[in-house]
Amino acid sequence: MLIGVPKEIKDNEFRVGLIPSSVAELVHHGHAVMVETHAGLGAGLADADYANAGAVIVEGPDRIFAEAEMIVKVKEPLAAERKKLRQGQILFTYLHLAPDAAQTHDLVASGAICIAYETVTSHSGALPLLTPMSEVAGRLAPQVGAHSLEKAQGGRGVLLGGVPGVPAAEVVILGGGVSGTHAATIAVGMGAKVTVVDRSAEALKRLATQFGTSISTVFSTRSAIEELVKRADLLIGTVLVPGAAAPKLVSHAMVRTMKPGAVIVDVAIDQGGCVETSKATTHSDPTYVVDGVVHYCVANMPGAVARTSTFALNNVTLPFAVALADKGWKKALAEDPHLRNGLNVAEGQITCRPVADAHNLAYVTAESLIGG
Ligand SMILES: NC(=O)C1=CN([C@@H]2O[C@H](COP(=O)(O)OP(=O)(O)OC[C@H]3O[C@@H](n4cnc5c(N)ncnc54)[C@H](O)[C@@H]3O)[C@@H](O)[C@H]2O)C=CC1
Ligand SMILES: CC(=O)C(=O)O
Ligand SMILES: [Mg+2]
Repeated sequence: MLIGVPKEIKDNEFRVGLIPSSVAELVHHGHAVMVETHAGLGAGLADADYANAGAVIVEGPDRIFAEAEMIVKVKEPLAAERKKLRQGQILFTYLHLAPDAAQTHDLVASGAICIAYETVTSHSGALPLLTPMSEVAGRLAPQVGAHSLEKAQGGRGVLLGGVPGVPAAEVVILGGGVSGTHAATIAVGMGAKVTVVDRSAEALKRLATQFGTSISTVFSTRSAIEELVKRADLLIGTVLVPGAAAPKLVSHAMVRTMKPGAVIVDVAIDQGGCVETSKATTHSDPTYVVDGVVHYCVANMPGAVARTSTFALNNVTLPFAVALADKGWKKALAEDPHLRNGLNVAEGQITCRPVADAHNLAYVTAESLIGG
């Protein structure tokens, strides 16, 4: 198979779909790989590293989209990239379609085979291709939150860990899954007073076992969230209903009750965000203020630590990329129900129910398209 790796074009996105060792693995399997000039430069990966791994380096994205049978990316295709997708071409990347009607319509119209990293599953029910980036974003959240709490950034001038004689900041984390757990690890390490909210009794039990008395765990109800939001210096949103738009757990009215200069880091923004006042921002302009509350809603947080993130992402995506290249999408998906769960759009049809429901569009099973 001919595989193409374009350079990411989203604002300050320095990750890249394949690292040179992944290219070498695909070449070893008999495939050809085209990589756009400077695609890996932001992650410290030079064109020469790719050439040594067996890739053909190509100027610009056009030839890659025109010729490759499978495009391997990191972020969802932007409008300019979507125009270049072709009928039957495989697109393997993050998509986050539920909150993104324009992208959903364009992918349906393209006729491409669109497999989303974030809905591929594992035997344990986890989301193995989302996990490493949720770990990264979770660990970044207290870091960017602490920075945003600084006075010069519009924050209330509170140090996360406090100092002897002055209390630590209150950090409230909505969602105690992968991202929430990693956010708690760093916030506790920085000395904050941490509360994690989840609706899953299992998640709360796991958090209590992991953190003991160094955090509080709270079952997710509207009234509990109302109380915690009022108290929070830093509110971190990490809830997820796989494939679906994030539930709006924090209303605009609740945001109005927050302390002036408090900070919201809505990690769940790539699924639309779990705070009513959240709207996606970029690394170049990451924050805005609503009712005195600083909002940080960057939808590609891991792009800030592109090298760590690119390697972590390739560790989990490579086996699936190899399976797709070796077998073709129909056979690879027929043989692996977990990869099949990644299929969101194919041949003009939506094959992910939460995405179809979010946009009031028709849903067909992946099985009906692959003949499984
Ligand atoms: N902004 C960014 O750059 C990035 C964003 N993300 C996003 O972060 C979000 C979280 O991802 P993960 O931690 O991997 O998900 P996860 O599935 O591990 O955890 C989500 C948690 O939310 C909980 N939850 C769902 N509904 C809830 C409710 N109503 N009340 C309380 N808890 C609720 C679930 O029980 C689960 O424990 C996703 O939207 C993901 O796409 C991930 C990486 C980067
Ligand atoms: C998961 C995601 O959206 C990201 O890593 O950018
Ligand atoms: Mg701003």
